[in-house]
Amino acid sequence: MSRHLQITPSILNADFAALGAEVARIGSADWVHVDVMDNHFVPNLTFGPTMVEALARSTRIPLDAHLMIEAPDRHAPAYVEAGCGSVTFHVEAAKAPVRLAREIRAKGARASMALKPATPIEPYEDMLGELDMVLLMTVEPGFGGQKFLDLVLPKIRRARALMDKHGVETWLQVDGGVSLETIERCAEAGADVFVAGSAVYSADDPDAMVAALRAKAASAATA
Ligand SMILES: O=C(CO)[C@@H](O)[C@H](O)COP(=O)(O)O
Ligand SMILES: [Fe+2]
Repeated sequence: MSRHLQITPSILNADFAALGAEVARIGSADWVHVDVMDNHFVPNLTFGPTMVEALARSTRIPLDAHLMIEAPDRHAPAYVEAGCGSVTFHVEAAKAPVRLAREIRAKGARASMALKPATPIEPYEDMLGELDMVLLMTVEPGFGGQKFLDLVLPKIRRARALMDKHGVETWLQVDGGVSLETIERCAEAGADVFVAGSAVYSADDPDAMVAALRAKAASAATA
């Protein structure tokens, strides 16, 4: 099955004092990945809906919010209202994931659910139809610049197989340590949406890196 591959740079390693300009450096990105951290679900703190709303106003690229927060049931809707086109909550934090996914969709965004590296996908097989995307973390959430965890590759394959079995259109995103070294492994395993933070923002030309990542993923997906 041919998949539409998308590159979503994370701004976590961009210059927070100049976010509008930083996003302008990745004009060919499909989405801008915004990592929201609350210092409770993960030991790091970034920004909230006010900042995200300002960023949404500054770019035509849609925002892909990744909420690493303790109470997504309460706070996720604010990120739809802030202008995000996709909102991802962590299943380890959500109290009622089906209700939350339905609420995000009803408010007009794509609903997505994230799993930490050690969280299995199988218990959520029956709710894949409620989700526009599943995010599989390929590092422990909290920080950019970590080493890709190869141990997640079998889960990417299993998630793709479940999606094919159920015939759902759910996208499969990988996040953490994705680079020119690792993106082919992810694409071969069945991922179709690739978050890359440090790989993009440590490059001299971030937009050229987006293109290079896209080309590598495409060649691996068709191999
Ligand atoms: O959600 C996270 C980290 O928790 C990610 O979005 C990373 O921030 C991506 O950065 P790299 O691992 O690509 O540097
Ligand atoms: Fe992320």
